[in-house]
Amino acid sequence: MIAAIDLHHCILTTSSIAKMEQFNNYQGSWFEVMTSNKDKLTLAISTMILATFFYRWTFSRSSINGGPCLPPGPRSLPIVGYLPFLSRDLHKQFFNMAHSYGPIFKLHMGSKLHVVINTSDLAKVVVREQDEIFSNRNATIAAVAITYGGRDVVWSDNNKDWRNLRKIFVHEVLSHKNLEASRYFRRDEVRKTIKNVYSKIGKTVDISEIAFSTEANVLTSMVWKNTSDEKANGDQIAAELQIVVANIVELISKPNMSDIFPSLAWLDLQGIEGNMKRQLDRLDRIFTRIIDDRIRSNYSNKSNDGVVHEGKKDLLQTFLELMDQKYPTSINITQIKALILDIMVAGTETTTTLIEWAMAEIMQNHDTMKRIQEELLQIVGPNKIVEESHLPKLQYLDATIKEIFRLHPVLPFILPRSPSQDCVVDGYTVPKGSMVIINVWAIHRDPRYWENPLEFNPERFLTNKYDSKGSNLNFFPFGSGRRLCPGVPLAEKMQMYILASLLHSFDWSLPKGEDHDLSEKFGITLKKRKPMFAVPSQRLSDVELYM
Ligand code: HEM
Repeated sequence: MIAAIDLHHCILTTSSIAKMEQFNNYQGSWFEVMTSNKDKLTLAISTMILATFFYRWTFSRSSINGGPCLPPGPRSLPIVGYLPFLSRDLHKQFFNMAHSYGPIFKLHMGSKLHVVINTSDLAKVVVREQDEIFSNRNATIAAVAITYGGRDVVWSDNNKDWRNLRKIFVHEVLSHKNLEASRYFRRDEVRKTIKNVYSKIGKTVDISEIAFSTEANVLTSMVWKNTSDEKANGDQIAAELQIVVANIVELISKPNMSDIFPSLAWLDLQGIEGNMKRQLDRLDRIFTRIIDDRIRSNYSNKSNDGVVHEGKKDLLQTFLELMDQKYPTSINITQIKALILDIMVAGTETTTTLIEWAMAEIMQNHDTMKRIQEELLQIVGPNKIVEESHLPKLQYLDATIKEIFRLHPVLPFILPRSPSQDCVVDGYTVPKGSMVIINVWAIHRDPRYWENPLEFNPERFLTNKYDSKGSNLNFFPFGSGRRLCPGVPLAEKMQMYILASLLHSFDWSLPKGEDHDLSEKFGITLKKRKPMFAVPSQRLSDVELYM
């Protein structure tokens, strides 16, 4: 306790007392941790002070090895750095700080140096011109714990294994051929969703729950549709998987003292790493069971399993066949599990978040809702439900989704990048191993790139053709460069398919007494602060279309 008071005193006696008013959840969480783990704390403090002084000495010099100086940035406190002054909404705070410190600035969170990039021009330097150097991730401790030690695609650094897994992701998991072959899974699941919503006509529906289960069911079908115990246990497995995925997303979004003060990581003060390892145990049990079951049934009946129709394999079957190839194009069981994990986590949370924002914006903007529904009537017609073949013709809906991504990028800082060597951006040194944050939320609202940036206006995407692959760095909700999201083709299909179906088959209103609300909750994904609830009513006259 004494140590905790000392630490508090040290903070209060600085000239920054006034700024303490800005203390918030983020600060609250670290101070709570410090004061609620007294036993471990005394030991921790001495380790932390030594490590911090060493680290800060390294990075506080105006330049490294005589190169250009570090970017400008706010003054920070000993040990905790700028941590006490961080607000709950980091994306907005960094946007405002760019006005004081410029398009690139630095700050310390604990002992970790962070460099924040705020303009399209500098994002281009990082994700294009120096893409190779900036393609490490600097994974958090929670991310490493859940991904079998960073052996997946999302969190691995740029190395031979990552390049191989990424190739498999792009050419096998989400290849054009594979996506075409799996269109029936998507159709079945979206139809189930329509039926499910129809059963709730006039009642309040949780949009996030609907989007999550639709997406999760599509992904599980794509991965192991043909598991022999699928019928008996498939639903149970999918339900457990959904709980574990939700736990993982929650844990990965929590600020972790162990990341901020790596010298304390062994104490796992908040228990995040331990909890993540427990989630991994649960997941691993599910994956092991599915994989063993498939290997067994492949062995006993070679021609049957893994093949849905002739020539159509599920992903698990494809992965198992890749195991027989030679290194480096082969994969092992752990990598197969890590790939399945990536598909489930990266695919569900992101699409769910986007659909929630989309329903909130569209319901608030009546003209947009009207135009989308008119387009659907024209392209799909009043006597049919939406099919994937309609999607490329829904241009106004496509423009609306892009506008929603612009105002509410699902990953407001994309995912962190970290340089593999010291390098120079905009005349400043960005040291090897520092955490580079690209504030795509700020770039998407910058008046230099967008007219009336705060206005919701899908028309801007009808006249300006931006793609989702980050070709133009004024708009890159899926990242850009060699770490661009490889899920783009599936994400584009699913978000459009789910939204088009919800808006064509139903009219929507807010539950009685509810107001429109667009407030944000910052995290690794930028979610709606209040969950999106809405009440569906029947829109198509033929009841058969809902069965
Ligand atoms: C709304 C939907 C989605 C959004 C907004 C989104 C966004 C992103 C972003 C911003 C990144 C980091 C890119 C970078 O660092 O430049 C990323 C990476 C990734 N995404 Fe997505 N994503 C979505 C859906 C999906 C889906 C459906 C999948 C797969 C089923 C997926 C799989 C991945 C993977 C594996 C990576 C890591 C790529 C790498 O590091 O090499 N994502 N995503």
